[in-house]
Amino acid sequence: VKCRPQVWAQCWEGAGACLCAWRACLGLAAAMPIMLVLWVLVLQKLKREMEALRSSSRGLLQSYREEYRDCLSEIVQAVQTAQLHCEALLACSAEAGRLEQSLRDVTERWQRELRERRRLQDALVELKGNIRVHCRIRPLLPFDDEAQEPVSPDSSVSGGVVHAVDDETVLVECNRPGHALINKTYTFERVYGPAESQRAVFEDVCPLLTSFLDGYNVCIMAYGQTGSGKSFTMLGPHCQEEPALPSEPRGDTGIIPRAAAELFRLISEDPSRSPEVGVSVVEIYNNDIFDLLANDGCRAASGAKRQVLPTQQGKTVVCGSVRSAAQFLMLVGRGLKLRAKQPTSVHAESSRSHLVITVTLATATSPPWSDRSASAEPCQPGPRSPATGRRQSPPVPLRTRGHGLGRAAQDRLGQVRATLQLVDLAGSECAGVSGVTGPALRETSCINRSLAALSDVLGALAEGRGHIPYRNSRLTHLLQDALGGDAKLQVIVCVSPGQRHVVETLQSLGFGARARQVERGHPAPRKLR
Ligand SMILES: Nc1ncnc2c1ncn2[C@@H]1O[C@H](COP(=O)(O)OP(=O)(O)OP(=O)(O)O)[C@@H](O)[C@H]1O
Repeated sequence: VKCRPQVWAQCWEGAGACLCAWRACLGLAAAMPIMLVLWVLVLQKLKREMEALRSSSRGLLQSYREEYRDCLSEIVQAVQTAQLHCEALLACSAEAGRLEQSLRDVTERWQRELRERRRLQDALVELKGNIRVHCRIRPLLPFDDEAQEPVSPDSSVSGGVVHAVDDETVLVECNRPGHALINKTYTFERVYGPAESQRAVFEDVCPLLTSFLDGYNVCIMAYGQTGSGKSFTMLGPHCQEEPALPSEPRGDTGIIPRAAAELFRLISEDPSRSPEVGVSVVEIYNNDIFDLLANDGCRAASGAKRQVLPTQQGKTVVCGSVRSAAQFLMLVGRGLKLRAKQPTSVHAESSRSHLVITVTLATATSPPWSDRSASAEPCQPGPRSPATGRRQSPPVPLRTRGHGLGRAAQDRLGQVRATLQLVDLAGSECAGVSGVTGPALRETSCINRSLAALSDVLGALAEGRGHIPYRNSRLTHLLQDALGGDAKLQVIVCVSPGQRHVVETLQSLGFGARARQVERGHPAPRKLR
């Protein structure tokens, strides 16, 4: 009873709360259908979306299946093509094998032919004799005085007193007032008239290069009086410049540039040999030997040449290693710039020294004719050139053989060396006629003495004397192996057709005739030919 008002208040609150709950229940009951409707609507929407998704995934699946089928058919096609290609490849490789075999057969046949050609060429050279003398008559030129009406170089008639009667005969016919009548003929292996081209001259010399590559030592020299065309024959016109390769427009290049081109062409034909080619250029001036390639960097610029003096190893000269005809000619051109020249009564650009270009061929592998198998030990590199920074070939002794053998000698390294000497002799001249004095007279008398020594050596060889005076001059000493050994020696006697040179012409032709009389032993037969 005491707490009655509070109880009533609490009951009242409870009743309020129940009312509120009742009201909420009523609200909920009223909202339930709406919620149900909404729930149904949501469910329907979800169902529709799921349907749409299902149908789209079915489409996607379908398209993936189609793509997969396409890919599969493409793969099958690719595999089939690859199979076809494989078959074609197999057919190709079989064809390549057949071609390779036939290439091997052809190469073998070609090498056999090459060996046979070399054998025939050597036989031909040997048949022609180890010393061959050709004679070349140059055309009359303005400086001959007699050429009032200059004779065309294309004319077969020399217009002077020297005539090529045929391919082998020269006729000298001269009737000068107050002199005995001259009517002499000389026979040589080949006579070139004034119209004959440089090419014709080279073609007869060319087989010697094959012999050289086969390992024979070869010497080609031009002999004749001043102005008779020796330098023209050996080097070509403008012979003081670097000689041009024959492929260049000028067709009148001489033997040396043509030989350089031919030599490297022949070397490239047989890459299995790959010999090392060295070039040295020396001149004999006033009976002293000068190395025209000596190059110590500072002196080369001023164009100094070095006298070749005896050293502990003997006389040595610089031997430049070359890999192409162009490099070869560059070295020759460098040497030519230093060669002694002096105007003479005959022409303005007279060479006053004997030029000797020596080409050395060294091969590490034994060529077919070699008796001993050579070792493959490489050549020791030479010193570095201060001018070019490149390695030079080691200096080589001036006389590269010294055995009197016609074929190359094997050195201590097992290398086989053959040498080709290309010699442009200084012109013989009659001092009285040319009216020279002073140093020029000394030059002339040195030239004449060395040429006389050359003639003496040939005379002694022709007569088969026991003592051959090689040491009478530097020239004969240097050329000893070419003259007395069994190197293949080719002498080209150059003559001027002019009447005023008839005495020297007769002397040159006499020299050629004497050279022809020299008989030397044939090279020993080769073992492995
Ligand atoms: N066959 C030729 N055809 C045309 N010109 C030539 C012929 N031979 C020589 N000559 C010319 O004659 C001149 C003298 O020739 P070259 O210099 O070759 O004579 P050389 O015998 O070498 O004389 P040297 O001994 O004095 O040096 C040169 O101008 C050269 O071009």
